Amino acid sequence: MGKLDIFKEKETVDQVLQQRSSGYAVVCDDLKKVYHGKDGNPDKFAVRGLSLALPYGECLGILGPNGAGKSSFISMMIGLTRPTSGNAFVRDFSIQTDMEKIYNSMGVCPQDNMLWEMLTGREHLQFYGRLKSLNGSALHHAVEESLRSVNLLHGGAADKQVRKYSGGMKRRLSVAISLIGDAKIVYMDEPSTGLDPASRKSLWDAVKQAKHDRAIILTTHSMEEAEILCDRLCIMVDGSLQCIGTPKELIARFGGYYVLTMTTSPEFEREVENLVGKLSPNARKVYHLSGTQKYELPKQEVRIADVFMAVENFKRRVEVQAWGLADTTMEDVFVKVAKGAQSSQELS
Ligand SMILES: Nc1ncnc2c1ncn2[C@@H]1O[C@H](COP(=O)(O)OP(=O)(O)OP(=O)(O)O)[C@@H](O)[C@H]1O
Repeated sequence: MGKLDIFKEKETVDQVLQQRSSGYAVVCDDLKKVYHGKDGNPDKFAVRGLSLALPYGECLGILGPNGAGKSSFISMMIGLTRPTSGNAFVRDFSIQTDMEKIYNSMGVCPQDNMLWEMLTGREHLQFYGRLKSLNGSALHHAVEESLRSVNLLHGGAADKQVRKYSGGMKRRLSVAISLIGDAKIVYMDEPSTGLDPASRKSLWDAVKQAKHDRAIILTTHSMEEAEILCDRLCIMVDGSLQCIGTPKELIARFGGYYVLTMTTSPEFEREVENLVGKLSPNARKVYHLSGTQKYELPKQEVRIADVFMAVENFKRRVEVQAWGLADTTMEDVFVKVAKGAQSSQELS
């Protein structure tokens, strides 16, 4: 399924690697991670040859079902685990040999907050700011700016011990830590997990503002977050990249269909099937569940106006409790790519 964009990305990587100074923030070259099986268990191929090139100013989103290898990839990039083979270059420094030169320009927001319960938010940022060689007024300014950007200045939140923080406040502090000290490459593992809508929105604003002069790699299970924050997205399944491109490109490539959903009482399911069959001979039923059916209608087969007219006529004969016609969403693309990859793996 549409691996072409992956090959193009590999071509870019090969070209970039031929230059002494790539100008790219991150270049991954066939990066692999295998966890060796213990007690007779087979080896686990968590990342199977990942190649990509990430310029400054770009936020790349990595999507994938649970266990796809997203965290394993990030663990290698931040020096927590070593790649089994392949390499990656961060600002032209190799993660295999020059990790200590990378740490200074790197920020990380891990999946689980790594905070000290007894320190305040401000103390955390001061600590990490100093680690990034900030001091004096530069440190003071960076800490205040960080606290403001993630909304932790209100109501004395910055000076409360972290043990008194809500889950959302801890998450926002973790993101602020990842950005402090002008980190040029920032990794965020599911940054907005567990945040309420208002906190999520303010966190997204902070990330959007931060991405102008840095490269950000973030993993997420939220398609909304992916579309709002990321310039490009890739979908990873079972350790392999399945596709990479802007959200628009991915929707155009994998989403050449409208999604028709209709709810009637279950005895009319057949009638709905006939209606859809007449509208679009190559329509595909995605699911049906006690009277609710969902179909994909290839865009080249249908005109929206015809669908509306046909449904209006249909409603004269059959009671339709609800119906809708929608364009493909990123979520549809994700489900399609992930399912497609999983079933082709099962076949092979
Ligand atoms: N230390 C480890 N030892 C053995 N297997 C591991 C280890 N860490 C991860 N795995 C396995 O590698 C695969 C990829 O895991 P990983 O945590 O990278 O996926 P993920 O995409 O981040 O998942 P999630 O979305 O649930 O966080 C999984 O099958 C996982 O069980």
